[in-house]
Amino acid sequence: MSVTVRVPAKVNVQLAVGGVREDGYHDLANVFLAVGLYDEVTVAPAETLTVTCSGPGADQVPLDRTNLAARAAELLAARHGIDPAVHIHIAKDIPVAGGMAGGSADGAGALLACDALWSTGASRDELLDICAELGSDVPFSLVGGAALGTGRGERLTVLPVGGAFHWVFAVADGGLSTPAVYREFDRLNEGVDVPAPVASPMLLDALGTGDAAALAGALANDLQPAALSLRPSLADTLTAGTEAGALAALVSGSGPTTAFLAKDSDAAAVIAETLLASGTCRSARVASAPAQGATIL
Ligand SMILES: C[C@](O)(CO)[C@H](O)COP(=O)(O)OP(=O)(O)OC[C@H]1O[C@@H](n2ccc(N)nc2=O)[C@H](O)[C@@H]1O
Ligand SMILES: Nc1ncnc2c1ncn2[C@@H]1O[C@H](COP(=O)(O)OP(=O)(O)OP(=O)(O)O)[C@@H](O)[C@H]1O
Repeated sequence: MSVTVRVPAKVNVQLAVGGVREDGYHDLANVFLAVGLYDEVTVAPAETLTVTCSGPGADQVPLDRTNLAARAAELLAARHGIDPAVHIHIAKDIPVAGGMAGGSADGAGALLACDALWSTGASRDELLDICAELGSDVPFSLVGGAALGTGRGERLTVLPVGGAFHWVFAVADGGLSTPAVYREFDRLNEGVDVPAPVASPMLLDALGTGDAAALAGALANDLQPAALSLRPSLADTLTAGTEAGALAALVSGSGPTTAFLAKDSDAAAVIAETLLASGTCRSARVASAPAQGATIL
């Protein structure tokens, strides 16, 4: 018997970052949108807890107990007095260390899959609590769709989305470390009085009406200057996508993946092709949004 869960990647359509808190995290107004690029997590009973991974970038994914999928299984098992003896296989399609919450997706996926395998009867709130313990982005991977994340991004309010949005994601060579990007944000803002983060009403309205042009005008990522500072070549990718007709271009979360909003699926295909030909990225992926959260297949 095995259980497979499909989990989407995310793009942050607004990432407003406040000052650093006493616990080292930053207060956020984080508007998440789930996009149709997916990892699949399969769990099956085994002698001990083991993890395997296949797909692009699989060699960069840890297979020990630091893997978020393994941690999810252990946390759920500990709460319910279960032996976490499962084999977890991750079929990766979300860029690794790309700012698209790939590890978070695997954590949420393994949690939902183990919950089903073990029939724990855990409530949705308990699963969301475990997600928040695993990482700031993990609750959103479970929920999907669109949501505003406050606190360190883990406290979610579901947002209405009025239509489909077409995106292109340019995958960069090599990853960026999320803590390093937040540290660079702090360095760039040294001596600045960083305002409290607030969600943009215009952006929420654009999501709610499904208006791509309006959304393009409201996209904002406060981590973008930090990601560009650590990886200046990303500016060339942003320019290439904009010249190819994207309505807007931005760094996805902590990067280095860059995201391009297209007016429709045909425009997205042209942007992807042009980006790839530009030589400014390793690959270019088309995906539409919103995508469903973690789902048992
Ligand atoms: C950049 C984003 O992906 C945008 O959604 C997230 O804010 C990062 O979420 P995540 O990868 O789940 O991050 P976590 O595993 O919770 O934290 C990793 C590290 O990122 C930094 N971090 C994360 C979230 C936050 N609100 N403030 C932070 O400063 C901290 O250095 C933390 O030690
Ligand atoms: N299941 C997992 N898949 C990928 N990376 C993982 C996983 N579990 C732990 N990691 C570790 O997390 C690091 C970040 O990988 P991940 O793909 O989650 O980055 P990310 O997409 O930039 O995350 P985020 O957008 O949430 O900041 C990796 O370098 C790896 O060491």
